[in-house]
Amino acid sequence: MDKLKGLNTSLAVTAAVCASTALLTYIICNLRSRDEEQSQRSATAAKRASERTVKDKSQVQEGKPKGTLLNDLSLQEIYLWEVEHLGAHFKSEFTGMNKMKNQSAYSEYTSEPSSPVAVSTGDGSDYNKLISNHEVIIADIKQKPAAGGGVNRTRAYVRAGPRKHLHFNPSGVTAAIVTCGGLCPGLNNVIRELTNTLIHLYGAKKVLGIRGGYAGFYTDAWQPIELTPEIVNNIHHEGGTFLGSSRGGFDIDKTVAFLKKHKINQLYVIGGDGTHRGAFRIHEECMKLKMNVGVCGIPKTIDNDVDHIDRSFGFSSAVQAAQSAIRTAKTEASCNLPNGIGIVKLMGRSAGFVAVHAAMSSGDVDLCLVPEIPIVLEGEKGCLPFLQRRVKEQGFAVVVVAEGAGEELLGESTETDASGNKKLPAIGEFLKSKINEFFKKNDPQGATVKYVDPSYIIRSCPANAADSLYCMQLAQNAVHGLMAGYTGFSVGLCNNRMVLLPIPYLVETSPRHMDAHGRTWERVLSITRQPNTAKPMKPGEVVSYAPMLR
Ligand SMILES: Nc1ncnc2c1ncn2[C@@H]1O[C@H](COP(=O)(O)OP(=O)(O)O)[C@@H](O)[C@H]1O
Ligand SMILES: O=P(O)(O)OC[C@H]1O[C@](O)(COP(=O)(O)O)[C@@H](O)[C@@H]1O
Repeated sequence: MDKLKGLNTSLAVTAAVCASTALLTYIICNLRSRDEEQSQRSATAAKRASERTVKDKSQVQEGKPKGTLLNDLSLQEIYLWEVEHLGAHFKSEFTGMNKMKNQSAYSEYTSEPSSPVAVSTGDGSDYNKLISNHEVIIADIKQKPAAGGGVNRTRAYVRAGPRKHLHFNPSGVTAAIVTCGGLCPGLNNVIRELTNTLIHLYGAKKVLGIRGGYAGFYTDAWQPIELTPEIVNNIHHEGGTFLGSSRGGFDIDKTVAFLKKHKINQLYVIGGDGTHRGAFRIHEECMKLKMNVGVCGIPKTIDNDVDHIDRSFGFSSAVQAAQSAIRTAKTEASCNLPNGIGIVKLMGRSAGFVAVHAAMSSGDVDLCLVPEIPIVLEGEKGCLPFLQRRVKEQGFAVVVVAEGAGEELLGESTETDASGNKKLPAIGEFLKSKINEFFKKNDPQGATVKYVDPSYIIRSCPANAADSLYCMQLAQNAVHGLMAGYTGFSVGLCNNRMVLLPIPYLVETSPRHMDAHGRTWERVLSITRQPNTAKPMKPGEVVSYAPMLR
């Protein structure tokens, strides 16, 4: 019996040893095959990489870029948004070379072929890069193969920057600068950089600042100010406009008479779409009267609703300034019991870009309401029951509402301001009372609603670093454009490059709106998780994207 037991034990031991050996063998084999597979994969990857390097090298040698040629994608038609040039009507006043006056130590704007300090362009200029009149920036950088054998088309913009040849003799230039419409962070940066570029870089004769917007051309009490680099030296640290601005007021005859009287040959107009419409009328009138005057617009509005450009200056500062208002609302909402709700009203007459960008960047907003998306108060998609749910979850809620939202509830106003812009009903107060009513009806504790209206605080702040940089680029390129003889144009950033845009095209689709079916709104929904109350797309409607965030 004992023997049998011993045999059983040794059999069990042998079986266990066999099993572990088999397992070990299996593991080793598996590891080996995994190693082999891995080294095979590495070899294939290395082979592919080396083939790619060889291919890239040979393409580069042939003067082509690296990468794979897409045979199914090509850009067949490019349509240039041409900018008018004074050279088509008037003889150029200057035969010399465009030099940076503040760098040309030995010869300033003479017709000598080269300056002793010129280094980089090799053609007598002090600029590292002069932009040729044929350089363009492609507008539609997003491309896919055209369906059904069609062609891919895009528009293109004239690239901004210093030109080799100037239309105006800089020392004969008397320029005027005017700021129109609502305030916007960065106005002073633009005024300052226009003045400095005109005087330091080009050596212009005189720069006049027109006070109080378009009305300053004919209001005796607001005499123009002569701008010098000393006078404008510190203005960029302040919000608002050194020159003053106004709504309403535009008189073409008196404006042109002013230009004639002061022998102004370059006019810089800083303003939104309304201001640009006025600027183009001045340009047309000057052409009609055969006046050799260049007119340039510089797009301004915190609303960011000027079409085609990546963004308008002041928008980024406004979005940044809105953050502290949103944080204030969150603190008030979270600390005031019961059921704290903070509402922040932000500017945005017909476009909700400030509100959506402030909401997205803050990350603290539970409900964002903008003019482009109808407000639904109650029911399945209602914002009031949604707020109640959010308050139940986290104890409080933060709402951001653009001033132009809710027209469908409050009715369209028939009143207008001096510029003809619609006056807006009080959406902030309306929301506050609707929230209070709803909570009183549906929650025994009611709600504690705090309303924050930081509108003018946001609009009157100084420009942040990003906007200051942008204003500098806009002003310099505006001067380069007018000095070269372009006219009736506006400057802006398109696909992160500075371009010149013909004003009629720019204003044709301005003010622009956020696409209710685009990705910006989709991002807001993903962050707030609020119900989507956008009207459904009509059959055949195509989604377009808000240029700011694609
Ligand atoms: N179509 C137009 N033609 C000429 N001037 C205009 C036009 N629209 C607006 N303006 C003038 O432009 C200035 C600014 O207009 P406004 O609408 O207040 O601001 P924004 O230019 O920012 O849209 C005002 O002096 C206004 O009278
Ligand atoms: O009270 P004001 O000065 O008329 O300005 C209010 C409006 O100004 C804006 O900031 C836009 O101004 P602009 O169109 O002049 O750029 C809107 O958002 C707002 O409705």
